[in-house]
Amino acid sequence: MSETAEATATENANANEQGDQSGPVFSVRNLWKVFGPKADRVPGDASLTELSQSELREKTGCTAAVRDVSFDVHKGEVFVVMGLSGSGKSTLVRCLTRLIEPTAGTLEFNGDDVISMGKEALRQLRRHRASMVFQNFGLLPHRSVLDNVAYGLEIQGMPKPQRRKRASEMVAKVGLEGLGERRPGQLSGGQQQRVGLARALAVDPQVLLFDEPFSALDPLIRRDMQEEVIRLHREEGRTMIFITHDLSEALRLGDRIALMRDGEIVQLGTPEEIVANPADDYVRDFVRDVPREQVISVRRAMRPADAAEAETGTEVAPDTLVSDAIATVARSGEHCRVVENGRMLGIVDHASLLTVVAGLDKDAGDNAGEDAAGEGGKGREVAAV
Ligand SMILES: Nc1ncnc2c1ncn2[C@@H]1O[C@H](COP(=O)(O)OP(=O)(O)OP(=O)(O)O)[C@@H](O)[C@H]1O
Repeated sequence: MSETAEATATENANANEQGDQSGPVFSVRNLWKVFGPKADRVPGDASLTELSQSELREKTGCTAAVRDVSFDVHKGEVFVVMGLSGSGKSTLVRCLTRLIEPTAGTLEFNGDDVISMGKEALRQLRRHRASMVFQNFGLLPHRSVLDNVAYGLEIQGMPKPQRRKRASEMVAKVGLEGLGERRPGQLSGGQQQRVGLARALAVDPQVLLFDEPFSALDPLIRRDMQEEVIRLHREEGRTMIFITHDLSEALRLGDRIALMRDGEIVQLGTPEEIVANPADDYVRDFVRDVPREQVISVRRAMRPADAAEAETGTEVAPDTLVSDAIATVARSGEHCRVVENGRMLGIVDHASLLTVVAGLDKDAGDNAGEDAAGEGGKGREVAAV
C-alpha cells in the first residue's frame, strides 16, 4: 500500500473511532479457539462442547483454549483478564486482533467485523487501533531508546523529524527524559519496560493490549510500573486490556475483571463485585486473602437509618471504601450517613462495617432477619429511607 493510501486508511479508521463513541470498543460473542486436529468441528458439536478440558483432549486431541466467551470492552476502561496459568488469557487477547485466528464466534472492533478483515485492514487494526505490548518488549538492541520508541512510527512512514519529536515526547511521558540516546542494554529492566510502553503509546492506538508486561519485574519496580499505567490511564483515558495472573495487580488496575478458568470466563465484574460476591469456589479461592475493606464500598455495608440517626453523623459518598469509613467512624465515634446527590441512602456504623471486614456481609444478606435480631445491631427498628 502506498503511503498516501495508508494515511487515508488511518484517517478512515480514526473517523470510524470518532463516529462511534457510544458503542463498545471490542464486542466479542461466542468466541472459541480450539487447538488441535480438526479443531473446527468442536464448537458446533454439542457432544464435544460439553466435555471437560481433559475429556476433550482424550477424545479428540484438541485443547479448547477459549470456550464460548462473550463480553464487551467499553471505551476508556481498563479491562483485566485474569486467571491461572493455562486458563486461556493470552489466547483470548491474541484472538482480539487475530494474532491467533479464532475457531468460531463473532468479533467487532468499533462496530467493524474483525473476522472478515483482510490482511491490510488487520495490519491497520494492529498498528494504529489496538497495539499489543508484550511481556518481552522486543526492543531492538542496537538502536537508541529514541529510535526504539520511534520504530512504530517509522513503520507507519512518518518522516524522521516528526517521529523523533513524537518519540521524545513519549520518552518524557514515561519518565525517561535524558536517556533517549542510550541503548536498551544500558537500561534497567524497569526502564526497558518504560521504553516498550513509550513505543506502544507513540502510535497513539485507541486500545493498548498488555500481555503480562510486568511479570518479570521485581515487586517494587512492578508497583512503579502499575502506578505508571494508572497515571497514563488517568491522563489519557485510553482503553486498556491487561492480562495478569496476579490478583492484586488486577484489583489495582482493573475497572472490570474477567476471571478465566479452562478457557471460560467464570466471572466478569468490578473488583468490588468479584470480591464481595465470588461466583464460585474457584473465584472465592482467588479472592480469599483480599482485604475486603479496601475493595468493598459502603454501598454494600449500609443499612436503613432509624429516625434518630437520620439527622446526625458524617456524610460519606456511596463509593467510599469501607476502610475509609472505618477511619471516619473511629474518629467521630458515631455512625456515617451514606448520601448521594443530597439523598440519604443509608447508615454505616461500626457493626455494619465490621461485618464486611469479617466477610459476613454476604451471609448477613442471605439471612438478615435471624442475624440482625440475634446481634441487636442490624435488628434495630428501622425507618425507610
Ligand atoms: N499453539 C498451541 N497449540 C496447542 N495448545 C495451545 C497452544 N497455545 C496455547 N495452548 C493451550 O491453550 C491453553 C491456554 O493457553 P494460554 O497461553 O492462552 O493460557 P494463559 O492463561 O495465557 O497461560 P499463562 O498465564 O501461562 O501465559 C493451554 O492449555 C495451552 O497449553
